[in-house]
Amino acid sequence: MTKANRIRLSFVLYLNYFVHGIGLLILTQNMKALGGAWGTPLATVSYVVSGVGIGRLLAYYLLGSLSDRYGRKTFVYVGMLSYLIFFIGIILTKDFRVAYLLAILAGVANSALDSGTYPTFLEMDSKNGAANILIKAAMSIGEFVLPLFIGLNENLGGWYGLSFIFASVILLINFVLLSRTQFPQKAKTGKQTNHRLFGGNKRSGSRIGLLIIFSIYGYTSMALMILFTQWITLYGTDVLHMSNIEAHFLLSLYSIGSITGVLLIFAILKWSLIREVKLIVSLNSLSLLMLLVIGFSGSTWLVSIASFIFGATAAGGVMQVGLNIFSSLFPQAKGRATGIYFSFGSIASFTVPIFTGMLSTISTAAALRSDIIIALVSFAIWVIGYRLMAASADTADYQTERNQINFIDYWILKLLQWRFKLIKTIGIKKMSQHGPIFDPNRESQIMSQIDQQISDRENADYYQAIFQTILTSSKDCQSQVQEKGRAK
Ligand SMILES: O=C(O)C(=O)C[C@]1(C(=O)O)C=C[C@@H](O)C=C1
Repeated sequence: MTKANRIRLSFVLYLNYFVHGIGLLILTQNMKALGGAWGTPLATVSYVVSGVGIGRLLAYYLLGSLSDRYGRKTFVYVGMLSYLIFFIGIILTKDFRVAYLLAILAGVANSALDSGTYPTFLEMDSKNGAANILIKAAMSIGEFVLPLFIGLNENLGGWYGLSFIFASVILLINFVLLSRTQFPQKAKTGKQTNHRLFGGNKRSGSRIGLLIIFSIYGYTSMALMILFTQWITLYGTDVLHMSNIEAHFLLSLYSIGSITGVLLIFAILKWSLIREVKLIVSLNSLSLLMLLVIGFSGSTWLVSIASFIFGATAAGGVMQVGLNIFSSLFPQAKGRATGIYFSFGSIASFTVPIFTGMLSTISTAAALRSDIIIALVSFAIWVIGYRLMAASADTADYQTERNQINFIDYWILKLLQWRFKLIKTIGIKKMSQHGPIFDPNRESQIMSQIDQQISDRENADYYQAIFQTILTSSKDCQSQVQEKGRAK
C-alpha cells in the first residue's frame, strides 16, 4: 500500500468516526424536538434510544465474523449506508415505531463500522495499534462538535433536522472518497477462521483463558466509563455538595483527560515504548486508584484532579488497547474478535443503567462507588492476563528496548540538527567579523558544564568523548560553511 493511499484511507475511516460521534449523541441531544415530531412523551424517545443498544448487540458478533470472510470495505459501506438511512429516516418519520427500527439500524451501523474499521487499521499497520486509538479521538471530536452545532442552531431558531442533514452530507462526501480508496490486503480468509479462534499454535487452555478475560474486559472497560459519566455529576452535587456548574465541570475534566489520554497512548504505541500488556495493567491500576480517591477522599480538589486522570486512563483508548491485544492473539479472526469484544461492551451499555438505577435507590454514592468494583475486576483480570501472556511471551526478546532506543535516537538527531543550524549561523557571523572558529575558552566551559551534568559517573568518559566529537564536527561544519561563503 502506498503512503498516499494509507493517508487517504485513514482520513476516510476517521471521518466516519467523527460522524459516529455525532450519531452517538444525536437522539439524546434532540429528545424534545423528536418527542414533538412524533407526538410522544420524552420517556418514549428514551425508549427509542435504547434501540441503538439492541442493534449493536444483535449485529456485532455476526458482522465481525462476516467481515473476516467478505472483506473490510463492504462492512464500512454497510455501516455508512445504515447510518445514512438512520439520519434521513429519523427526520422523515412521524411514527416512533419506525424510529425505533431506525435506532436499531444505527446500532447495526455502529457494529458494521467497527467490524470493518478496527481490523483494517490493524492490517494496514500491523506493527502497532496506535491508529486504532485515534478512532477514539475522532469520536470525541464529533461528540464535542454536535452540542455546539445544535446550541448554535437553536439560538438562530433553525430547524432541528439540520444536525441530521449535516451528518448525512458528510457521509455522502465520504462515500465518494471511499469509493476511490483501496483497502490493505487481508492476512487470510476462509473457513479456517472458525476453529482458529479456539485453537492455533498456543496452548488452547491459555487461549480459552484469554478469551474469557477479553470477554470480561469488553464488558468492564465499557462499564467503567458509562457508569462514571452517568453518575459523576449527581455525585458531585448530592454527595460532595458542589455547585451545579462545578459538578458538571467534573465531566468536562474527564473529557479533557480522555483526549489527553488518547494523545499520550497514541504516542506510546506509535513508538512501541511499552508493551501493550504492561500499558493496560498500568492504566487499569491508575483508574482504580483514581476511583478510590473520587469515592472516598471527600476533597473536591482531589476529586477534580482524579476525574481528569480517570478520563485519561479509563477513557483514553484503553478499551482499544485491549482490543488490539485481543486481535493480535487471534490474527486470523480479527473481525470476529472485534465483534465479541464490542458485544460485551454493548451488554454493558444496557446493564449499567439498570443496576446503577437500582443502587441509586440506596444512595447516589452507592451507585458511583460501584464503579470501584468494576475497576477492581478489570484490574484483577489483567493481573491474570498478564501472567498468561507472559507465560507465552519470549522473555529473551529485547524488542521493547530497541523501540525505546529508536525513540531516543530520533530525538537526539532532532536536537543535533538544531545544534548544527546554530553552529552554521555562528560560523557565518564569525566570518563577517573575521574571528577565529576555534574558541578554547568556550569549549572548556562547555566541557566542564557537561561534566557537572553527568550523573552516571561510571560512563563519564563515554559522554565526554561524544561531546568532544560534537565540538570537532561543529568546527568542521563551520569551516565548510565559511569556505562556501568565500567561494560565492
Ligand atoms: O560558541 C561558539 O563560538 C561556536 O562556534 C560553537 C562551538 C560549539 O560547537 O559549541 C564551536 C566551536 C568553538 O570552538 C566553540 C563552540
